Amino acid sequence: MLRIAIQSKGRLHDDAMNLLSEADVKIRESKRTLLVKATNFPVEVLFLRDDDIPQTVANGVADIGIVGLNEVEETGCAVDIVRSLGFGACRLSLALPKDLKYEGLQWFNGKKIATSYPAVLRKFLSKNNIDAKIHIISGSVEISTGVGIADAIFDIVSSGSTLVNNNLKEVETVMQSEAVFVATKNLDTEKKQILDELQFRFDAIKSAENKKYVLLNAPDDKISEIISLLPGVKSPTVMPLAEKGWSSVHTVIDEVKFWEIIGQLKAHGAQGILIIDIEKLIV
Ligand SMILES: Nc1ncnc2c1ncn2[C@@H]1O[C@H](COP(=O)(O)OP(=O)(O)OP(=O)(O)O)[C@@H](O)[C@H]1O
Ligand SMILES: O=P(O)(O)OC[C@H]1O[C@H](OP(=O)(O)OP(=O)(O)O)[C@H](O)[C@@H]1O
Ligand SMILES: [Mg+2]
Repeated sequence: MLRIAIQSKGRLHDDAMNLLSEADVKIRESKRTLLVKATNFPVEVLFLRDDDIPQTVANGVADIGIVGLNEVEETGCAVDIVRSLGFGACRLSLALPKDLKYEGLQWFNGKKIATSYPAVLRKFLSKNNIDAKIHIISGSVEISTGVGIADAIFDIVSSGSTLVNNNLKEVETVMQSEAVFVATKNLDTEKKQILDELQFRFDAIKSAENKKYVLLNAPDDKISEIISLLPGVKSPTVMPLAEKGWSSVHTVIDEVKFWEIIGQLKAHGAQGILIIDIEKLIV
């Protein structure tokens, strides 16, 4: 049984649960149960606050975890980063009241900065020889300058709208982050096999992203032109239709590529074009 730590609620919860569900790992969530076994796969999910995930994986209470890279950096826990998961993209940035003049990092000397990520900030300041005071606050960081708690803030930025709404401007980006899969060091062979199986499924989901299954009918004398426009996983499938002189062509194609060539396909006589989502693709 492989134990996976996932954020109990918050920004990464839904995407993490969706990832497991797309990999056909069935978890019956219930608000009050914090450890849930999958019904069809040797995995159990431990629901935690995101701050606690790196440590729980590092000490082996959970075997793997889904957490923001920013939390891994902040906690400094010794875990293996297995892969990026393609969601929870954000950055950790310094910001200050928008009307203040800013001419570079020296501005922060002697200033007070509010943050929930003191370790990442401390490391950045010391690397740049800036002597600033850090005020630790666990949430609503962006309000700090407005209410006189601090001169500047260091927090997560994604769209930037929280900064704008609080009259702040981003002046330095310190790190980029996204959700990652972390694993305890020296996972035993049996658990490693379960993790490999999960990764195989994630790869199949990833390979299918932005790909479409295309079916179309075309006159036989235009088939070679049409298949020259269409790549396939290996090569397109061509099958005769009941109506003589016509064939059906099936292939897998990048969604973007499809929109580029649709005009040419039609110009070559393609008809009845069907585009179908692909759930998983094993190449
Ligand atoms: N606006 C955002 N856009 C994208 N990703 C984000 C955003 N805000 C946070 N994240 C990512 O999601 C993680 C969890 O964010 P969230 O705001 O849910 O944390 P939290 O309030 O500390 O939650 P918890 O209650 O679990 O401690 C962050 O550490 C970061 O990696
Ligand atoms: O740049 P934006 O797109 O506005 O996102 C940034 C905000 O998102 C996060 O907070 P969240 O909304 O998760 O709430 P929280 O502070 O309660 O965790 C983060 O702490 C910022 O405040
Ligand atoms: Mg947290």
